[in-house]
Amino acid sequence: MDLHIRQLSKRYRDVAALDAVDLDIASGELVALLGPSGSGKTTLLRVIAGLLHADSGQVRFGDTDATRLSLRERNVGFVFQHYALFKHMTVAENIAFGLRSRPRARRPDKATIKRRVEELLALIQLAELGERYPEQLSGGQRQRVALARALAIDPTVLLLDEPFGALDAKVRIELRRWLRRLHEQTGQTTLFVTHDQEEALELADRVVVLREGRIEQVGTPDEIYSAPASEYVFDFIGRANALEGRVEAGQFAAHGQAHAFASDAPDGDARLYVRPHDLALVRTGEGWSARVVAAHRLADRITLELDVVGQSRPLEFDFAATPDVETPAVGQAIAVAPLRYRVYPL
Ligand SMILES: Nc1ncnc2c1ncn2[C@@H]1O[C@H](COP(=O)(O)OP(=O)(O)OP(=O)(O)O)[C@@H](O)[C@H]1O
Repeated sequence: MDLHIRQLSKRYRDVAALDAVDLDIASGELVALLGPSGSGKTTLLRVIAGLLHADSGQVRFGDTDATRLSLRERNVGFVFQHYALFKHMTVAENIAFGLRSRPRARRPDKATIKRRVEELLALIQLAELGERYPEQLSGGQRQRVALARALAIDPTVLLLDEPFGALDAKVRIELRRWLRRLHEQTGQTTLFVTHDQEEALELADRVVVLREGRIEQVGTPDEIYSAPASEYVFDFIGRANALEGRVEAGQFAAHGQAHAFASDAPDGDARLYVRPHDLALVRTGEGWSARVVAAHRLADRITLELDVVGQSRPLEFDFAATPDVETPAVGQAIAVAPLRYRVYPL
């Protein structure tokens, strides 16, 4: 079902956890809410779930105003990082829980529930494990069961709050790919909270970047990554270097550097943002003069830390270590130029 959020605000004493948030999610979309700790992700998810009431604003599911509906009436499915399964119930009983605990008039009969549980066990690829207890499962398997339990009730929307946050890095990556495939099978409208930009970019159809209770940018992963709307988003999405300088007549010149680069930012003080892998070695005079202060070679990448003339912060430069490339020596003077970059006025 489609989801519409209008002017949602929520304050905790002096903190605006949500500040007039507007967001529309189409039916079947998988949307990631991305932001640092304290940006309001969990608050937004809880307000949508009906676990928390906003001070003002509206939540709509399709044409239904859900703002005053209870959690149960909203019929949402959710999975939290530590949303423990019921320990004393088997996997199958856990999945059946939401259906079994419905009021009699809306409760499916036993055979229907059994069929639904079997379908869901197959969907989460744990068909053989229905009779196990949660403690007999790995962390990743438990979160898959939690997801099946959330899906059992055919929720209006599926709300996931860092569902893989407590798992180790390798399992997390496996599970997010699995979740993407599962989403393609179920077509369930899903809102996914994460503070991990890689997870958001890999998994989501669209990414919502939050900052201090406000939406900083909404876009496809590609738009967010290649056309960040602000310094904040650039900095938050992937590694970033910032160079201080000035724009004059369509040219950005970093402080202390002779060579300038084209920019459509207005004249005045500005910052140029460039990712470490979007830099290239160039001939002296065709880029920024710099000195190598540290060099590391890891697998097939070389990472240099550069001291750039006129800049207070070191620049990180990362490139492929092909056999014909020698790792530059510490102390060596080099010149680098940005291949892809963005300039933001100060
Ligand atoms: N019960 C509460 N009482 C007071 N302040 C709260 C409460 N819950 C959240 N906040 C504040 O509201 C803001 C948003 O919190 P929220 O938990 O939504 O952020 P988040 O982006 O989900 O962070 P995290 O990634 O750490 O979970 C924060 O400044 C937080 O300190």
